[in-house]
Amino acid sequence: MKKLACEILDLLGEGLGLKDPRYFSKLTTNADSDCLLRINHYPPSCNIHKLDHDDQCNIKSLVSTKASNGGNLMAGGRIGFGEHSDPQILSLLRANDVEGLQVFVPDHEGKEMWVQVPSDPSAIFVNVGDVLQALTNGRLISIRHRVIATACRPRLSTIYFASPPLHARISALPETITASSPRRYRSFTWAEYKTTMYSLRLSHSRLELFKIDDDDSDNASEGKA
Ligand SMILES: O=C(O)CCC(=O)C(=O)O
Ligand SMILES: [Fe+2]
Repeated sequence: MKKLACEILDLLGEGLGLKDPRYFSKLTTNADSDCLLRINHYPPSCNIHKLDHDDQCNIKSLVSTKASNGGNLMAGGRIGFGEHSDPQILSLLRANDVEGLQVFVPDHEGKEMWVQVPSDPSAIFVNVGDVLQALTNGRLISIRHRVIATACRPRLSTIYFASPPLHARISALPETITASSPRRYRSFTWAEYKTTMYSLRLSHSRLELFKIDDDDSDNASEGKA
């Protein structure tokens, strides 16, 4: 998983035209890096299957399209993992053949909706983390996702989180800052970000707290922040 994360990060670094295309992967291979492997188990949630066919269809369409009420929509399924963005650099997820993962994306009309990620035990789901969003000045976006358990079988997932060392300073790379896209976030250490994160609810858009006000962005783009 680590090797794959590095390969993906190096390709992203190359694609973004970084002077050092290995900048991201070096953060994760540093001896002090804070990488993490998480295993999630979601017990079966069969309530939906006790309903008749029409109700099941109604509920399934509700779960996959309705993004309101702060992500607490139960609709026969159980919130297995609340709405959040991953805080690290990159996440690589593998799961069994039980669905449940949903991502929050704009649809073709610009409205946002929850989209079900099809289950595929042979696939790896790659997610950009908040730190990569900050390092790329928002060029890469860390999307919100959640798990709603509606299946009669347990869902199992394993996620490798490629992370920087605690002391690493996270600051947008100069190649990602332009006159039309000035520095968006003040710099922070990964330790500082983790402390902030643990003081907030899982669903909090924590990176917003590090956003530079429009008034400050002129100074920031000149490196004074
Ligand atoms: O188990 C899943 O499918 C997603 C879990 C997740 O988003 C996480 O552990 O950060
Ligand atoms: Fe996640």
